[in-house]
Amino acid sequence: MKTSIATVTISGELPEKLEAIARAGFEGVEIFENDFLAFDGSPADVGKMARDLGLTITLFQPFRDFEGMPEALRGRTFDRAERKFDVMQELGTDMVLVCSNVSQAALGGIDRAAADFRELGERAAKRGLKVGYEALAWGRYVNDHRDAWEIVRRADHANVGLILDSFHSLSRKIDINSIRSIPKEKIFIVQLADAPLIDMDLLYWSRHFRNMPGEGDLPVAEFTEAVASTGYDGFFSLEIFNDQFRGGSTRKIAADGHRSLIYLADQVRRKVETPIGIEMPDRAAVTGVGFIEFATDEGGAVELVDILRALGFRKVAVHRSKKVTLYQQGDIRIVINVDPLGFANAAYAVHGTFAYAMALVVDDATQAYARALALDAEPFAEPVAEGELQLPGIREVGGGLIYLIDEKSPLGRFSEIDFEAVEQEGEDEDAGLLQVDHIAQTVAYDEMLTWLLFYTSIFETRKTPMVDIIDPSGVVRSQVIENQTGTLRITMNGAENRRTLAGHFMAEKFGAGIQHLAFSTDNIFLTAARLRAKGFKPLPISPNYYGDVEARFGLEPELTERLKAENILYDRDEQGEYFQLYSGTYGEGFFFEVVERRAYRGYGAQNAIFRIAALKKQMRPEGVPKDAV
Ligand SMILES: O=C(O)c1ccc(O)c(O)c1
Ligand SMILES: [Mg+2]
Repeated sequence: MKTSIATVTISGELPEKLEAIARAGFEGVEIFENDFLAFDGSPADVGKMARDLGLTITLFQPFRDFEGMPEALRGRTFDRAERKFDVMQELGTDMVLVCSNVSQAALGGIDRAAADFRELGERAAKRGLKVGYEALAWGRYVNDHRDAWEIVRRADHANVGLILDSFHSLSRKIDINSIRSIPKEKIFIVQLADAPLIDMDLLYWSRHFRNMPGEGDLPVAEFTEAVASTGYDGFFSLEIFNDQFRGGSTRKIAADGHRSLIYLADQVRRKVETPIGIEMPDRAAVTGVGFIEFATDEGGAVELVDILRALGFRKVAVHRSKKVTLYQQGDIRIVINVDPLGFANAAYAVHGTFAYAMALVVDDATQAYARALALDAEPFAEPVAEGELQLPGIREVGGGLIYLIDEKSPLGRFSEIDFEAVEQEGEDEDAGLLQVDHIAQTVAYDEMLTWLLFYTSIFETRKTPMVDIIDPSGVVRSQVIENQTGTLRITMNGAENRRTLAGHFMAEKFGAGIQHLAFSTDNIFLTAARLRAKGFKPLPISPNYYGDVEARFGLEPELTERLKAENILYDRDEQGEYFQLYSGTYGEGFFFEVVERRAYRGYGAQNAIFRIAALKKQMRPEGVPKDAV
């Protein structure tokens, strides 16, 4: 797939935008007129800048309100076009995007529009230029690519072609199969954008809420497949108008755009004959969480180990060459890294005690790693001692690490190969914790789409709809990324303001990261009793909560009493029941959760407001817990 992106998609000034676009790996760029007008250099300067970065200027846009103007205005419209042609020639691009007329003055009429385009095509041809016509979803007469195509067909000029834009076609639910019969040489360029399904005015939706393919809810892959079925092999160009992207990190948004196109091409590649996209392994199937690793120092480790022991974990092994210890319970492995050398220590120096890495168990680690790299993930590796394993690793969006391990290679035996088992210190019962149920990551609200694209493009996962969670100091947006089998569940909480629990965590930790870990049990009451015996202090839940829960779900009073006695939260969905028990906060707001699912599929979003209120009550203004676990 030949990749391009419109300058309007990202923030910054033109030189910064072009640099980020080239760095992200795009081959082409659409120059948006406003970006050029706001820039002090000449069109030739812009052209040179782009070429020096190895970028082709795929087109110049937009040229508005052209076709079907009444006679009195028609001449001036062509004069305007000639002026644009001058700029284009200086820029060094051969295509202009003409979007369908929205002017009150415009006359309808398909033959008149075709005649205008034929003349424009003649003028363009004299200068070696081309004209592409795009139907805006809110065009006055032309708002459907099928009508735009008919006009282009009747204009019947080699220098006049069609521009398709997935947003305009998909937002109006136009049958995309209509694209399949358009001759490929008449499709001059294809613009791509996705968007979340929101019921609102088309123009407002388009100008503020578009996002990268795969980040929204529109069938962009089906659209692209229809385009590819024509044999089209030109540029696919992202054109995303999004308020968040306009204010976001220039480089990160450009990188997301490139990743989104690679992922899209990979989805389409499998369904069409024309080669599109690069060969890469399938999305990686995750079968479990191999371990979660904390970076800390000796002092921090003492506190962390106290909590782990109160949760029923045991020290099972020590690393052969590093100051790293492995704790385990059931199938849950927690690694504590206090090694003074290496990435963990650097992460600790910035973030404090921090769950900075995790290992995901995949079907095939080599393939998963290859896919991640094909999708622009940044590889991570540190030197290892002889005989020890080099776990394939990638950096995640916040800078933390994801290791990829599997059962089919020695990687799955990391805890024997890299670690030495320790003598068990007595026969203490564990607390019945079985598995990592979910990993809750706190991220900046405006980076949620970046995380979403990262996980869903590399791993076989899906997203669930975003929900709003009310914090006493603001709103936190929550979205789940999970797989079908429930062996990978990540909840992402996006904080907009630093006074929320999530926002405080982000601010104090200097960035995104894992804020809580939820472990599963198959008997929450037994686990609660064992935890109590180990000195674990649950997060106290307001007694008022239990009256409401009893009434809402029609619970037996005895059950309500048991829940209340153990500070267990309750929820129910169509499938089943959910029980949640929380620890207090640790450090800047990190905590643990224990859950029992009885066929329940959700995450207790209804309870989050009470849990957040209770956690915040525990934290002193400066964020230190009053009562550590
Ligand atoms: O919102 C607009 O006006 C606009 C302009 C040019 C485009 O290519 C487009 O898709 C939308
Ligand atoms: Mg467009």
